[in-house]
Amino acid sequence: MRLSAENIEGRRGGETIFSGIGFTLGAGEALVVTGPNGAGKSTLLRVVGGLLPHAAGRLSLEGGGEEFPSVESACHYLGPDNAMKTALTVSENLGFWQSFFGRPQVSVMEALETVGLETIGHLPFGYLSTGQRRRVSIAKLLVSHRPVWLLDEPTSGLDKRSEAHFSELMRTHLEEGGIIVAATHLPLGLESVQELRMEGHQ
Ligand SMILES: Nc1ncnc2c1ncn2[C@@H]1O[C@H](COP(=O)(O)OP(=O)(O)OP(=O)(O)O)[C@@H](O)[C@H]1O
Repeated sequence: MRLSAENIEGRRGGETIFSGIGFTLGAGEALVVTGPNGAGKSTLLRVVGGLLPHAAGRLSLEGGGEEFPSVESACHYLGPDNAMKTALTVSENLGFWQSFFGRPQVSVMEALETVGLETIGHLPFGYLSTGQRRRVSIAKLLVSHRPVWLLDEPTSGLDKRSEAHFSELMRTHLEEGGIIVAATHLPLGLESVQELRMEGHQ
């Protein structure tokens, strides 16, 4: 599998935020996107995941087969806002996302066990602490199989132990042939990653 971006331009509110962005990632490879606030890191992730259009350039995925015919069909986006309903329980939220994404990988309970939250599946998501909310969002990555993980500040709010555990989950995803694109200000604990530095348009 190969994810390529060539000469991508991203716009917000009619303004060009970045242009000429390119990268190529094969199975098992990760890209860390860095840069100052407002440089366009989140925008780039959303463009790659098909959540925003790109104003110019080309995104492509080779080797996705019938299962993943397009870039966006292969992407699993973890945004900064968690995308969970606060009134639904943790398990209900994850169950929703599993049926939304399809291709179940592990059960909701197994995913919660993996992130160490198996005892709080019955609680409304809104009761959870910041770090617990983030861990539920990480569990969301595990309930359905999608090979490309797009991670926007994935470790924000995590304590050191959860951070180290998430590094392990990312390493496993890469070892299994997955691809990661992560926008972050914090080190992710991955050994060999490509780096894309975005400076933004001044
Ligand atoms: N809906 C919008 N309309 C207009 N401008 C927007 C919109 N959303 C974001 N922007 C602008 O686009 C630019 C890039 O934002 P983006 O969130 O991609 O940056 P970032 O690199 O992820 O920043 P941070 O490190 O603060 O998360 C910013 O200047 C922001 O104000």
